[in-house]
Amino acid sequence: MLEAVALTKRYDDIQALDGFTLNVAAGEIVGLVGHNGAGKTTFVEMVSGLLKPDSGTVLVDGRPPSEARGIIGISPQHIALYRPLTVREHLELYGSLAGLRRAALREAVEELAVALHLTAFLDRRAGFLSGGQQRRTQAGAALIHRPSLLLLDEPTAGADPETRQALLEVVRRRAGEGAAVVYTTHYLTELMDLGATLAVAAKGRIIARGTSAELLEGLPGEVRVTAAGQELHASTTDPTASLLDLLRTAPRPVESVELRKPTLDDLYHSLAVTDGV
Ligand SMILES: Nc1ncnc2c1ncn2[C@@H]1O[C@H](COP(=O)(O)OP(=O)(O)OP(=O)(O)O)[C@@H](O)[C@H]1O
Repeated sequence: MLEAVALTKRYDDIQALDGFTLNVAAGEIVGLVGHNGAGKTTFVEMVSGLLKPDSGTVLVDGRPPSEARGIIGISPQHIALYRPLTVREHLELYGSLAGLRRAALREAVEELAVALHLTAFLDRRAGFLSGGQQRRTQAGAALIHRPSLLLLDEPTAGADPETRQALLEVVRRRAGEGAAVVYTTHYLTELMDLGATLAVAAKGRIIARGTSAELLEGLPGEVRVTAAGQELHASTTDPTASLLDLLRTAPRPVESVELRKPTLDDLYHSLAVTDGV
């Protein structure tokens, strides 16, 4: 559904994208992760047709983004709502821009309002919504026309658990119905909840692609033992052996034991080291 090959983009002395290649199949959720400034938003804007690459190609369902607008839904990183318009008016506006009319539009608004827990706020102006309600409205505007390609750029930034769960549930359902999803986030747990595959961006390109299990496999976790007021810890790929080692040498009494599995931070760190960041 999405084929992006060797994209480059330069802003004066900053190489924002530097050979960025990423394909996403129909029904697949790709979690696009990476440090601040890695090029994620630049990529998302390019796929949505807001930004032209210096070189490289983007095809959405075989067409350039400018010819595929009707099948793309985008929820930008920064909230972009019209303060005087109500939630309903936003959903109707984006739905009608995408060609939905009368009964189909009404049904789509009602269905999304329920899914995104917005029913009680449908007639409230965007300027009077809380941050989480604004996030859900913005996601609703991206989803209203059932796009085949969903671009969600940090859709849960600053969102409470209820907003997060509602959004994740809708995204999962849409992918189940065949939508290709690019989901940018700094929260690995959301991507695990979504069953997403990961694409790790650094310095304007994708440097690793796979399931979180594949990418985290072999990375060291951490074992921590607190004993007689002292803290001992070891970085390890074999937590059981390291724990036994620490317990053998630890003073008594042992007060607590903690095992930490490798996280997205460890992954960033290992990839950054490999990549020379
Ligand atoms: N309009 C612009 N003018 C100049 N530089 C820009 C512009 N937009 C982005 N950049 C630069 O391009 C690089 C990539 O930025 P981008 O916003 O794509 O990163 P990101 O991975 O989305 O980061 P974050 O996680 O912080 O959202 C950064 O160094 C950024 O400063």
